[in-house]
Amino acid sequence: MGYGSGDVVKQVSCELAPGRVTALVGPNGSGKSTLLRGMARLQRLSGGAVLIGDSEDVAALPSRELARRLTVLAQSRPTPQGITVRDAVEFGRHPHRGRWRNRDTDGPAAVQRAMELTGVAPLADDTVDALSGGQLQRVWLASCLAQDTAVLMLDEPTNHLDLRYQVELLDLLRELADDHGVTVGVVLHDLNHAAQVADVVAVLSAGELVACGAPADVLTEQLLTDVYGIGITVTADPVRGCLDVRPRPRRASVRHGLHAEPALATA
Ligand SMILES: Nc1ncnc2c1ncn2[C@@H]1O[C@H](COP(=O)(O)OP(=O)(O)OP(=O)(O)O)[C@@H](O)[C@H]1O
Repeated sequence: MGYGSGDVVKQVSCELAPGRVTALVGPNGSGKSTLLRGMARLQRLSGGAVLIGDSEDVAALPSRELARRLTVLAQSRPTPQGITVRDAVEFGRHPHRGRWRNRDTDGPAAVQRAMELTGVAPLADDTVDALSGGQLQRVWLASCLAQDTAVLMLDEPTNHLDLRYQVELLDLLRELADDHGVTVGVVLHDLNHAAQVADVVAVLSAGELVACGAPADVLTEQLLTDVYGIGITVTADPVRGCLDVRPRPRRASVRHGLHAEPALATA
C-alpha cells in the first residue's frame, strides 16, 4: 500500500483472529494507519489481498455487506455540525437500515447499548459541536459499536481519552473479544496498553512487519530498542499481571533525585 510514489507498507502478511485483540505498534510513520486503512478497504492496495471470513476478498464485497461485517474507528473524522450525539451514534446503523430506514428493528437498542458502554448516554441529546475531544472520541466509538460488526478496527482509540476512559476502553476491547468473539485490531502507541490488552502484538517498522506474536515474545528489550532507537526496559509487572515497558531517557533525571550523582564536596 502506498500513496503514489512507492509503497509505504510492504509484503505484510498477518491474520486478525476472532476473539483476539491484535495490537499494531511501531514508530511514527511506520505504516500502522496505512495498514489498518488498507485492511478496511479505505486505502487501495498496490498488491496482495485482504480476506475476511471464509477467505472472501474484501475488495469484491458490496459496501453495505462489508459495513455489516467490519467497522473502523479512524484517527480523525469530519464532525457534522448541529447533530445530536444520538444522531451521530445512529450513523453506525446505516448498513442495517432498509431503503426507507424502516427495517432496523434492532437499531434503537443497539444505539442505546453503545452509548451506555462508552459513557455517552447522558450526552445523548447534546449537539456534537459542543463536545470535548475525548467525548467526541467516545461518540465515534459508540457509532462503531452500534454498527455491531464481527470485526472492529481502531486507530489510536485512546487519543484524547483521560485515564479512566483509557482503562475502560481497553477493558471494553477485551470484553468484546472474550465475550462476543469480536475480531479486534487496534493501533496503539502506548506499549503498556498493548501489553495489557493484546493477545497478539504486531510490530511494524518502516512498512515491514518485524515481529508478530504473544506480547511476551514480541515486546522484548532488544527488539523494541532496535525498532524505536532508544533504550527500553521490559519487566514483569506482578500487580497488573503483564509486562511493564519503559523507555530509558537519554539523560537520567537529576531534579527528581532519581539519578545517583557523586556527592558534591561541601564547604
Ligand atoms: N495521505 C498521505 N499521502 C502521502 N503520504 C502519506 C499519507 N498518509 C501517510 N503517508 C505516509 O505514509 C507513511 C506511513 O504513514 P502512516 O500514517 O501509515 O504511519 P503510522 O505508523 O500510522 O504513523 P503515526 O504513528 O505517526 O500515526 C509515512 O511516511 C507518511 O508520511
